[in-house]
Amino acid sequence: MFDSLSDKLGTILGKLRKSGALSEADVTAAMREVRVALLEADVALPVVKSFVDKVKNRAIGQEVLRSVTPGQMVVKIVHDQLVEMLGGKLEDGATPGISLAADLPVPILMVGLQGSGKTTSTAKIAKRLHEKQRKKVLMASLDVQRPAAQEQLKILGEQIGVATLPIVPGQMPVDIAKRAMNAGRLQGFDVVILDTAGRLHIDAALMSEVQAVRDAVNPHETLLVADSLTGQDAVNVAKQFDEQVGITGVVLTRMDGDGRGGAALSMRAVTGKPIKLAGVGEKLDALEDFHPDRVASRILGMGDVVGLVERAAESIATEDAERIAKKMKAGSFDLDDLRMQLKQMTKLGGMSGILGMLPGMGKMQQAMASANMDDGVLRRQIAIIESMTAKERRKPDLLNASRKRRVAAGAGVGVPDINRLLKMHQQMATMMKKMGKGGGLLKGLFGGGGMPGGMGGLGGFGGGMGGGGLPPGFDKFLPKK
Ligand SMILES: Nc1nc2c(ncn2[C@@H]2O[C@H](COP(=O)(O)OP(=O)(O)OP(=O)(O)O)[C@@H](O)[C@H]2O)c(=O)[nH]1
Repeated sequence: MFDSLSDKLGTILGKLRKSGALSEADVTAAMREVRVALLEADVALPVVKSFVDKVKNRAIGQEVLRSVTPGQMVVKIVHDQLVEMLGGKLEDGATPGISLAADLPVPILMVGLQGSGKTTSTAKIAKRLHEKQRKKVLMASLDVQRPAAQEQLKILGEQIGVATLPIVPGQMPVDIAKRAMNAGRLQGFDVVILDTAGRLHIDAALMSEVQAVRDAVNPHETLLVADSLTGQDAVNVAKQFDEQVGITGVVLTRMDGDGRGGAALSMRAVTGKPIKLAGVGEKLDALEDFHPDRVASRILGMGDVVGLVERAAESIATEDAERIAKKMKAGSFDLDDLRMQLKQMTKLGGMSGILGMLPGMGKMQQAMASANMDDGVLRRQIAIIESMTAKERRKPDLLNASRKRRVAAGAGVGVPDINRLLKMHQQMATMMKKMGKGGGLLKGLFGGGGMPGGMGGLGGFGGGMGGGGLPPGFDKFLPKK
């Protein structure tokens, strides 16, 4: 899914990130390339235009120019705009997929062209409602065009243990639909899924048949099933069905084979209707909820910058940040403070967690792995500090040779590890004192106090890492070879 687009965006945004500062011309040039990449992925032209304009407008302006790492901001803006294009962030508590918030039995109408995967998707949805949500589901095929269609659904029903409406030869679609709803009511079903007949093309007969069924059962969800491999055709089909029947959402099938992703990327913007589910294979459990934000992260494939920002915002308490800021100004940054900061780093997923989420940090991660710098190092540093007395943590000078040996034994490390930690602490304390007045890297990194959403801080971190290795002081985390 989205393979080539993902590669191209990776290269384009990778170049942006490398330059220390970004000018308007840099952003414009990059956006020209993004535009080509999206068009090549078969995204509809108006959607591409609007995407590029929105990114440019947001990227060129104070938001980026003031940021420590403009490239990273651009990645975030592109990501957010991709989420928007794919359907927007779900509201808190909202779940993607099908809504069942209606009187029982809830009627769901499946519509679409022949061969789009309608019958398979009907069975996939039924299976999921039955198995995961413990719903009593009845499926009915309204397809009287293709002789084997009703039989096909019956066989699928038997495979997944879901009831199908008994076949009455010669009955017309609207009557089958009414019979299904009656059976649903009388037999206590929670959901009735109606699988309509497909046609090769949209025609008046198809539309009026679907409209008649719609009027007879008043479906809670009308899901258009569309084949993502047909690209913009899938989007046009969705548009027409929406105009003529009114759809509540789209099930996009064959996403497993769609390397370009144009249908998925244009669907929401062109039709205004959400992609609710994605078919990702022929098997009856190959159905996924469509999360715009997850899909956007997958497309960018450069690590979850947004996730990093969100997790940072969650795990770093503002009071701690303010307390640290005060201590920095006073120059009294002790080992307890260091321990707190190390802990915050482990909460963020440790060094490798942070690096893994920062785009372009793969190489740094490899370097650290080869230098034995893993998350365990952070934990060992914490263990060392925790083996000291409270007094020693406040005044590390109290640690004489014999105390160092005991602390080392307590933490399961060697005395050289203790010395390295103390040296690092000393250097950090000195550095913080210098930076204390104006804030700066570490204040931003750990606190984010005063910086919106911690963005400036993390940007600072990314910048430090990207531009010439670890931020000052952090190289001391690395064990000597
Ligand atoms: N790879 C893949 N194949 C799929 C997916 N969804 C459906 N198919 C396959 O597509 C073919 C057609 O699916 P059907 O469900 O029969 O299509 P339909 O829209 O019901 O067709 P009609 O009943 O003729 O209107 C079948 O071979 C399915 O296994 C999917 O998400 N991925």
